[in-house]
Amino acid sequence: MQTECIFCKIAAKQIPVEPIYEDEQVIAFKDINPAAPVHVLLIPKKHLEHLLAAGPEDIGLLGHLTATAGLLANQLGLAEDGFRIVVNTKEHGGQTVHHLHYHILGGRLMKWPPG
Ligand SMILES: CCNS(=O)(=O)OC[C@H]1O[C@@H](n2cnc3c(N)ncnc32)[C@H](O)[C@@H]1O
Repeated sequence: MQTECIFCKIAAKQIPVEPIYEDEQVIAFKDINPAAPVHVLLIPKKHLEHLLAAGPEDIGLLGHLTATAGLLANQLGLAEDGFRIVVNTKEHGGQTVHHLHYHILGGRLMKWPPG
């Protein structure tokens, strides 16, 4: 755990969030500043600064994150119309919270290319 990491604090229940899903490895919660009618964040409880910080030992975790994101999108009612999964990485990727997280966005038509 990184003591100054806001998402580590959420995973450690030091900051309250509306839990959407939780298991031993990951936790999902509503984004505080939603960019779509449905905007949920899915994070590993393990602190990984971003996707590139994941090592060979994290392949199972990354697979679990991806599979769980799909299951959550389905549970959130996004399967029929579709949804977007976003992993912003470092400055050019617009990452502002430096703890790996998957954005699950839906409930409206997503534009392309993203901004
Ligand atoms: C610009 C994208 N930057 S980001 O890809 O790094 O996404 C960070 C996301 O975390 C969200 N966020 C920050 N703090 C909290 C919090 N305490 N609870 C829930 N969501 C949070 C922001 O609204 C943002 O969408």
